[in-house]
Amino acid sequence: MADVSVRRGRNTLLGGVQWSVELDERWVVLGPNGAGKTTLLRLAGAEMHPTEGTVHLLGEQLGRVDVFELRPRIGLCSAALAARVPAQEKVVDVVVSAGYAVLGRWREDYDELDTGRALELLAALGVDHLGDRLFGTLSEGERKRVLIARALMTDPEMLLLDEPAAGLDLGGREDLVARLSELALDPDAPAMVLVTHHVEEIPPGFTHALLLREGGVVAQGLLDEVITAENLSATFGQDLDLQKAGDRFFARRRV
Ligand SMILES: Nc1ncnc2c1ncn2[C@@H]1O[C@H](COP(=O)(O)OP(=O)(O)OP(=O)(O)O)[C@@H](O)[C@H]1O
Repeated sequence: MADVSVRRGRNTLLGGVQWSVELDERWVVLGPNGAGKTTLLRLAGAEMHPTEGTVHLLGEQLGRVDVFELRPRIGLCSAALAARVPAQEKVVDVVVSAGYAVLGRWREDYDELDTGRALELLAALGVDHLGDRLFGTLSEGERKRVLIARALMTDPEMLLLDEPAAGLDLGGREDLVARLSELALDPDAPAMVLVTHHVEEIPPGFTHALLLREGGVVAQGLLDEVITAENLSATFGQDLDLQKAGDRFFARRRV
């Protein structure tokens, strides 16, 4: 992204963003509510265009490429997408149908190869036993994992995860963080961008961070250089204390 701004009326959702993600990098985007994280991810997912500046995705420039050709190369997992999955959809079909860029199993013929791959991905995320269940009957944590499997189904070159741990209990969060860590450490995995509000949710193996506040970048670069008490305090507008235990981060208000 070069000099990227997104404006709606008088609101600047993002301003003057310079950012690049290489294919072997795993980025976490951190910031408070309303900072512009989802807007940034929607640009990265070819779901919207910038008001100013240019966005290049996987070698193509937004505005000069057919986004319908670009989107299958990008795996996206977000609450907005989760809300569009029909509750009556069978879990394995939620994953398989990603290959056809459709939601809901209509009349497409999926071959056995696709079903096999979907089950493999569900297994990698620990939810293959749910393949025959209806999506609407799953818990929040199970849904998140199914949607990550779905996002991986097309073998994307870039994986975008918008708050994948939101709404999960402690065990569910820890389990998801461990699975995302495995994915992050896999050299064959796609480039990854994960949006979160919490440093505790940064999976080991993530390499870079971008901190956003009120549509502007506070800091970006190598994870350990960016995730500091000083940068977090500036991002969240509070005096925060940061601790690192092993390869995990923990933050709280300084007392
Ligand atoms: N169409 C719009 N018109 C005006 N303002 C908008 C529009 N869409 C989003 N915004 C505002 O832009 C800001 C950034 O929104 P965005 O969803 O990107 O934030 P976020 O960092 O993902 O927030 P959260 O953590 O709460 O999900 C918010 O203040 C939001 O209210």
